[in-house]
Amino acid sequence: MPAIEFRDAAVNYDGEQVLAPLNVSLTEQRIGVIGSNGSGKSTTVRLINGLIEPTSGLVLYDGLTPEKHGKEIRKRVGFVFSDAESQIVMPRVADDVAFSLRRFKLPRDEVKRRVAEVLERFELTDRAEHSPHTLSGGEKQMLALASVLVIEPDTIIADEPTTLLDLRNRRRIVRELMALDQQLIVVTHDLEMLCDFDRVLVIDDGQLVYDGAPGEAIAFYTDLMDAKP
Ligand SMILES: Nc1ncnc2c1ncn2[C@@H]1O[C@H](COP(=O)(O)OP(=O)(O)OP(=O)(O)O)[C@@H](O)[C@H]1O
Repeated sequence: MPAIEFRDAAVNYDGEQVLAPLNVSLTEQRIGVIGSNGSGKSTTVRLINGLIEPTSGLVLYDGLTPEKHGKEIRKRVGFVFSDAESQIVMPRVADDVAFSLRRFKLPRDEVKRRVAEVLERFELTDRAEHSPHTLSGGEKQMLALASVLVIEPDTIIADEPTTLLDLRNRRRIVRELMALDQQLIVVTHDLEMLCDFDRVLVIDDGQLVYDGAPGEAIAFYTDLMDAKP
């Protein structure tokens, strides 16, 4: 698995610390990030592919920094947001998926093959010519995942991928995520999803307060929340 290293990586906004210097090395396949609203989870994972730059310290993806090797990292790290609607860029489903591949400069046949394959996998083939905006919420999230997986990334980061989904679609997304061979980093409030993960980080008020197996991490987080007024 790729090695993601935070070396004293901290984030401040307007002088206010949102992420305290974080030192952690992530090499496991499935890593969860949990914590209350506004605790700094999204900030933490966005540092990995350079969506946010650290105010101080470093974040390395397999030895590469987003500042110097942003292009390469973004080819290897796919990012799925909870609001799939916001990831739609093209007027047709197939073109939306193909759009992710534009930076790879692949032959047209290869693009067609990869797009068809991923649409089939996510049962979107019969929607290929439709506008992405006409898809259901569950289908939109599948499209978002398809658009990320088509680049064949080594790491997939998903920020609250199940938040807007009903039970059936939530299960579908969880099943798809758990079936991935790649490294997976998930920010979530859906604690149940994490039971088979390798490692879970608990972030509270911009600090890493627990780092361990899912059972213990969830128990720590639950106790922490119970202890708050
Ligand atoms: N661009 C920004 N400018 C100023 N403050 C910001 C910015 N982005 C995030 N913050 C603040 O940083 C803190 C951490 O935000 P972050 O999105 O990382 O939290 P989170 O744990 O992912 O929350 P949630 O579970 O609600 O998504 C919050 O207080 C947020 O308001």
